[in-house]
Amino acid sequence: MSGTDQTRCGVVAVIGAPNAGKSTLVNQLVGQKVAITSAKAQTTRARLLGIALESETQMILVDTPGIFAPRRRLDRAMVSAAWEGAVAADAVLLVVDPVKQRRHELMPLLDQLKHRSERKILVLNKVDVSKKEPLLELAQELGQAVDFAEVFFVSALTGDGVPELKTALSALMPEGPWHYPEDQVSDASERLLASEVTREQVYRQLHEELPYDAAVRPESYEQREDGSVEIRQQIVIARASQKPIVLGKNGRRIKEIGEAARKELSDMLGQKVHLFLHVKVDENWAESREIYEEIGLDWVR
Ligand SMILES: Nc1nc2c(ncn2[C@@H]2O[C@H](COP(=O)(O)OP(=O)(O)OP(=O)(O)O)[C@@H](O)[C@H]2O)c(=O)[nH]1
Repeated sequence: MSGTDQTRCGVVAVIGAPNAGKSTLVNQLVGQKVAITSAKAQTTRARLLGIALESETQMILVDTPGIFAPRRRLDRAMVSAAWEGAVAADAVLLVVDPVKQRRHELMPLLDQLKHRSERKILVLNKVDVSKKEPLLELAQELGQAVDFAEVFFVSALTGDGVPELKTALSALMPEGPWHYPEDQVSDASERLLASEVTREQVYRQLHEELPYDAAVRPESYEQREDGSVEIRQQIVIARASQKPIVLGKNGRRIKEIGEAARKELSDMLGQKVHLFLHVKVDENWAESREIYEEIGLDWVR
């Protein structure tokens, strides 16, 4: 099925402070891993779409980067991408971590939400690790600031409460034909997804030593005749002094990063993966338009 008169289709913008659990929630709604999750804040650099289906309804989920005070060009691009996602939405989901609320980042979002015309839904996430009473108080407080159409208490991690949220969301979508074929869960190219997987490993394995100045660029992505795929990527760092960190002793670190990413990619793609990683030093990468476009961001001034 791909769109008749009874179908519905709409865009859902997912916003929230960094680490609120947006990517995890998108994955739950879609039912498989499409966006990258990480324990470290602000890692969702590229804007990935997840597509969730609920009977006759297709929901295009815009998984936005964490929003924070923009200083550098890269940060401004992320903020712009985040809000761009919310421009044409049929619903906006505000995801809040009730324990680590990050109020300095949450409050500006609430202020902006007040002036938006979309239906707004408040999602208090991580109920598996929060107490009930403060949750209700928080829902009430946030509800006084913004006119939320509904409030949901969920755990994106365990999936608790997510089916109810999904049903409510689908009812908010306008009637119309589906934008994507039924079997398509993400329109992010596999190349880009593959780079995201590696980038997640870079952060996961080096988060203590390496600041945010690293990107993973897709170099090539080729299907081999034997049914496997050959992927080449560049890990771009800003300073030569970071190179030994990424490589590790005798190249051990980059080998581990590559091995973990390769395994995950192989699971995701359902085929054997040959992954080749190179480290490149580019002091100005955060100012490079080419790299921006490759990692799925718009160039902003
Ligand atoms: N206990 C618990 N942890 C969760 C839940 N949802 C997400 N997390 C964890 O919270 C952390 C952040 O989750 P993400 O989904 O990456 O958060 P995000 O909002 O996309 O983060 P940014 O990319 O920084 O904007 C990860 O370690 C998740 O495993 C939940 O319902 N319960």
